[in-house]
Parts: sequence; structure tokens; C-alpha cells
Amino acid sequence: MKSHHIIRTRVKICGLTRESDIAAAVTSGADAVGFVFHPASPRAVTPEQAAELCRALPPFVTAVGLFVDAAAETIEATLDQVPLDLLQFHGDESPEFCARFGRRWIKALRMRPGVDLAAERERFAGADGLLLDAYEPGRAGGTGQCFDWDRIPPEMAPEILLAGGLTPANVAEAIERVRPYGVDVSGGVEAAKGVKSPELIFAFMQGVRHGDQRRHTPG
Ligand SMILES: O=C(O)c1ccccc1N[C@@H]1O[C@H](COP(=O)(O)O)[C@@H](O)[C@H]1O
Repeated sequence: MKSHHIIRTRVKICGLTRESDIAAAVTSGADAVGFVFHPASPRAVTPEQAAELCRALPPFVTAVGLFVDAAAETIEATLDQVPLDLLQFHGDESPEFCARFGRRWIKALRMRPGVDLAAERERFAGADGLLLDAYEPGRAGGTGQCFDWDRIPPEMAPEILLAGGLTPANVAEAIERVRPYGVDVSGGVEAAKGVKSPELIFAFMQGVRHGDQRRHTPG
């Protein structure tokens, strides 16, 4: 992804399962919504459910499909049913695998100890974006955990989608400190596991706006 001078941090709200979640995300100004096609997740949806939810999406809001080491046939069958704009690969998929569906795609990198971000960035040069998430052994993502934001090289920040443990309470600080292209949240806007809260979604979007003000206020 090319670096941009960021005026406004882009936001994806992930793991939506109900029409009311879509309404909260859209009315609060989210840029993208994520549908989790990972059966082990408490936010998992079927292609049929996601197709129905996509019907509630207005123009200019990106529909993202999240997969974790899914079989190519599963992804293709999902794409036949759901009008996804962007694929998010959250497992150990290779760049060649991610590129084979002819769609725009982003690659999630979990911040394992010792991960070489410069090397990963080169390896996934064909991606439309890199998302950084916390690493928790044995879990694919959506852990609600933060990682040490100081591990992100500042020169990479303008092209990074920051994820992992973001909440209405910490997103402004995250934006001010990291200055990413975008942020992605799931657990931090839930009232209970897998159940989004409209109030927390609104509060998160307000936090993003505060962060954007702070990122443009000279020190
Ligand atoms: O949301 C999930 O259940 C999920 C499952 C498997 C892989 C990724 C998942 N979600 C993504 O994880 C990050 C961080 O989520 P959180 O805010 O810490 O809960 C985010 O990119 C989600 O899209």
C-alpha cells in the first residue's frame, strides 16, 4: 500500500452479526464493516447471513470478509454468495493464496515475538494493506489484547491498519501515538462476546475523532 498523508483515520468495525450492528456502524461513520467467516469465532456468520447483512449496507461502506486459513473452495463459495469488497486473511496464508481470488485483500500479521515487519511487508507487497494484531498463542485473533505499539516502525505507520484490544477508551491515544492509516475493532465495541453495542460503537467513533484532532495538534 502506498503511504498517504492521513487527514482522517479510517475505521473498520469487525464481527457484525445483526442488522442493528450495521445501522450503528454506518450511522456513526465507519468506513468498513467486517464479517467473520471463521467457524470457531463467536462472531462467525454464514454466507447466507452475510449476504443478508450486505443488503443493508449503503454505498461507500466497504464490506470485508475475514478468513482464517480457509480452503480456497470455501472462500470461492462465499464470494459466489456475498458481495465482499475486500478479503482479510488472518491466518498463515501465503501471498500467492491471498492473491488468487482476484479481489482486493489485506493481510493480518500477528505480532509474535521477533516478527520481522520489514520482511513481512516485502513478502506481502501485493497486499492492499497490512493489519497488525496482537499475538496470543493458540488464538487466531479477535483476542481483545493490545500489543506494544512502539514495535511499529514509524515509517510503516501511515500504511498500517492497527488492531488488537482497541476500545473507546484507548483508541484516541492509539491514533495519536501510532498515526496509522486505519484502525480495526471487534471486542472493544461489544456488550458481550459476539454481541455489538451501538453505544460502544458510537463512543469508539468519537474516540477516533478525538485521536484525529490530537494527531494534527502540534505537540
Ligand atoms: O473477531 C474474531 O472473532 C476473529 C477471529 C479470528 C481472527 C480474527 C478475528 N478478529 C480480528 O481480530 C482483530 C482484533 O480484534 P479485537 O478488537 O482485539 O477483538 C481485528 O482485526 C478483528 O478483525
